[in-house]
Amino acid sequence: MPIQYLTADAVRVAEHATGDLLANGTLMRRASAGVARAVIGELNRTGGCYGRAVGLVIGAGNNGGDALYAGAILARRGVRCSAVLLVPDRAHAGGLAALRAAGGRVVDVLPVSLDMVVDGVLGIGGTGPLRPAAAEVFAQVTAPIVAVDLPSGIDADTGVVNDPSVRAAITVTFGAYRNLHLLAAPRCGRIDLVDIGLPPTDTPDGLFSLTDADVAGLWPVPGPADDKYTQGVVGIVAGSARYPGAAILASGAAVSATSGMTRYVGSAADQVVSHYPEVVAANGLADAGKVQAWAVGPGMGTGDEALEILRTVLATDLPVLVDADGLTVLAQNLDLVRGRSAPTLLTPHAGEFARLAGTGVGDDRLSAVRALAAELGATVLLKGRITLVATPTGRVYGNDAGSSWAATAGAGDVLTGIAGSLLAAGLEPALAGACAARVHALAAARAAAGAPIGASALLAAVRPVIRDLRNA
Ligand SMILES: NC(=O)C1=CN([C@@H]2O[C@H](COP(=O)(O)OP(=O)(O)OC[C@H]3O[C@@H](n4cnc5c(N)ncnc54)[C@H](OP(=O)(O)O)[C@@H]3O)[C@@H](O)[C@H]2O)[C@@H](O)CC1
Ligand SMILES: [K+]
Repeated sequence: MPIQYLTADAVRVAEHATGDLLANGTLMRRASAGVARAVIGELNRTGGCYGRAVGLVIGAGNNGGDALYAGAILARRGVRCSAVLLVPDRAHAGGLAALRAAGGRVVDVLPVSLDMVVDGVLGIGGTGPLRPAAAEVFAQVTAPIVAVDLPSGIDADTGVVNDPSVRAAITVTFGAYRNLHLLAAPRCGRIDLVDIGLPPTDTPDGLFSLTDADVAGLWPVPGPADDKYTQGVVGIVAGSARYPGAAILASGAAVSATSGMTRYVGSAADQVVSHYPEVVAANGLADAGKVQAWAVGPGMGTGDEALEILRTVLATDLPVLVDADGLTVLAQNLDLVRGRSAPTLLTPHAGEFARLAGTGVGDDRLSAVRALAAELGATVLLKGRITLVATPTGRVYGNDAGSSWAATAGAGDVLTGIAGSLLAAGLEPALAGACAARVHALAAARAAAGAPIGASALLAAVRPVIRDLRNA
């Protein structure tokens, strides 16, 4: 099942649906127990709890309440807890009383030597960067930080990392992940999801990520009745005789990602076939033969010929993926895609996105990609460390690559080949994009294993990654 990420409003709705559990403080007690568990786990891993020193940074709302109750649990374990109250008259009264009763103390300045710090400044009620008082406290912190709900200063809904904001080693969240846990994953560290008894939320047009098991289950493999045609034939239009690399990488990726057949159309036909003899190549669309999806664009040029090819494939009722040069051409001819009813997947990086949208992506990548998908009536995959794939109705799949090894020339061509072959196999564009992004990211990390790679190495790791996912 895909993992769902909620907006702050959706979290509040779910909290309110628990009725008494919210009103009588049960939710907060469960939340704070989860925070304490994370801190205790770390302290035990590094020598035990008794006599260790933990700082609590407390804001004006319930996020601070969670941290104060967690501090009370820690203090009862023999942890020396010191709390800085950023807004003393608005600190959570019950939490503060509990901390004091357990032996925790309130201080003006955190002790210099601390084993851990709990960030209870802002949760889903926060907006904007840390205010100066909080920023001053965190500027002195060198110990690992456990963030309550989210690292303060990061926007819960958009994941925008304001400056200044907290960088957490561990983030403990409650009942459901929030958007930022995916969108700003690198700032959250390890994320612990604590069950506090929230009801499930169903927002089809929300933010999701696929699990590895989802990807494995969706990946097309030949069944007993399949032949080379029935699994979906993908047609790759890419590269040129002068610049054959994109053609070779995209075609090779399509060959690696699914069984069945890959066709290639373009002037690099000879080079593609010399690398991948199994590819059926033609020089022009007219001779291409039948396909179930087209993947068009990498290295194809941006001239009249490219426009004509794009016009022809987008006029079919087949699924079409457009990437790279294809997107540059498309940006001048958006009507080619606006009127399409067949599945369409556009895979821009930030620069190509700006050409399509007429304006830069900006900090709020989630809203930007949703808006472009809605405007064009096409699925849009925005590349990046966190790849976002938005449908026209606003459902978004995000994939955190976990590393940036895929930021290498030609890697996009490999993604095109993988996603194109999944489209041909019948996956809807958003799932084709999301599954391709996951395998692409895993292949980059596997190929790199700590050292730089080129796109050929990434491509070579695609099959082993698919095999591992399917065998897991
Ligand atoms: N409801 C429940 O029982 C449960 C809630 N839970 C927990 O509560 C958290 C949500 O609590 P919350 O709604 O009280 O808001 P919270 O995030 O603590 O912010 C507090 C105040 O800070 C202020 N502020 C805003 N921006 C600011 C900034 N940049 N710098 C400084 N201050 C800023 C702003 O007030 P302002 O100063 O603007 O008037 C705002 O009202 C949630 O994330 C989870 O941890 C869980 O325990 C589960 C049960
Ligand atoms: K926090």
